Amino acid sequence: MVALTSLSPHSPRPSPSTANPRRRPPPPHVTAPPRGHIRPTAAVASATTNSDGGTADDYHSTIRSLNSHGRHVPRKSLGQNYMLNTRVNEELVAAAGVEEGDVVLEIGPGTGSLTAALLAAGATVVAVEKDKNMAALVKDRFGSTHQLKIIEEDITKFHVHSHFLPILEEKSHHKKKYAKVVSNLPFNVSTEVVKQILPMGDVFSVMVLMLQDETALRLANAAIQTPEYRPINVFVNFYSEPEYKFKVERANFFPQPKVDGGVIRFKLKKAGEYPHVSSNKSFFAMVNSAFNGKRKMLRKSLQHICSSADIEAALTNIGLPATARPSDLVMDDFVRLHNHLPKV
Ligand SMILES: C[S@@+](CC[C@H](N)C(=O)[O-])C[C@H]1O[C@@H](n2cnc3c(N)ncnc32)[C@H](O)[C@@H]1O
Repeated sequence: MVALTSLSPHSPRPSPSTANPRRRPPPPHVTAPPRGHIRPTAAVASATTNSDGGTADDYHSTIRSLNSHGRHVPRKSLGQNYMLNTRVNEELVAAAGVEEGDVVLEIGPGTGSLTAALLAAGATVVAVEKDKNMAALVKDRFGSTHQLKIIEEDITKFHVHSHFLPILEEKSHHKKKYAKVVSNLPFNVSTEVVKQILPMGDVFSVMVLMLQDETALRLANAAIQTPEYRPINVFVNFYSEPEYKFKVERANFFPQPKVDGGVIRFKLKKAGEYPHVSSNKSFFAMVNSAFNGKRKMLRKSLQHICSSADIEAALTNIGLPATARPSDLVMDDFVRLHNHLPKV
């Protein structure tokens, strides 16, 4: 784990010639990030550069843009904690390996700070934003550029195949190309988004998310035989290779949340790389049933699928004790168990 102390938002005090005495100073935990990191493309240059020639995603510019067109008080219910540190956004873009010509799905562009970094890297961005005020704000910020499409929609209701695929196909000139997902995600939809996107290895190659640090660590690193180990870990490892990237201190967000952020990268598997099971549906039904009685032995919790004797035999066949519990099994063990049970 790399603590992003180097990405904490520390910057030199403004020189007297550039300091504006009427500006409210940032609170002690939120100082502006070092300037001059983003090299925007022409299309976004005016939108990402403030009047001092610095990058436009610090405390002041975030407040200014939230105040523009009437005050948009950050909504807790939508997880509206905006990123103040351009360098963190650049690290997210780098973690996804975004380069010129990529097509990126961004979930929740908010004030457009991560959007700016993605556009600066040369990506075409499809940004899905639920809050109509923020969708309008980000449209205003970037104006009309072919590099950006903003869709006002709830990501959990967003139909990737009908709304996103046509754009991907057009941008990749109808050749097979995989898109990427990069998002500072509203924390309350993180599990749903992971479940929605990871099985889409035919569309996306990589997904980089800023989550609650604890969630990012749990999804990437939960070890068997710990309370953190859940069915979602089996799901994540079935469809992807997860990697915890770095921690982002809470002081980098406005308003400051009660927890730190953590960045996770999922390399999505293609369908041919999924572990072989007769049916994904029955496999995950078995995993979920197994964890319903987390402390129960599998020979008891899976009895609705087949007899205890069959379960014991299958466990023994795959080299596990007949008394195994769900938290003893890594993803591959569940696959082998599923393939050895007679009636699955
Ligand atoms: C944590 S903020 C991140 C904003 C911006 N990307 C940034 O880094 O500052 C989350 C954003 O997601 C939006 N959002 C919340 N729930 C959403 C949903 N279900 N679908 C799409 N966007 C959503 C919020 O309105 C907000 O703009």
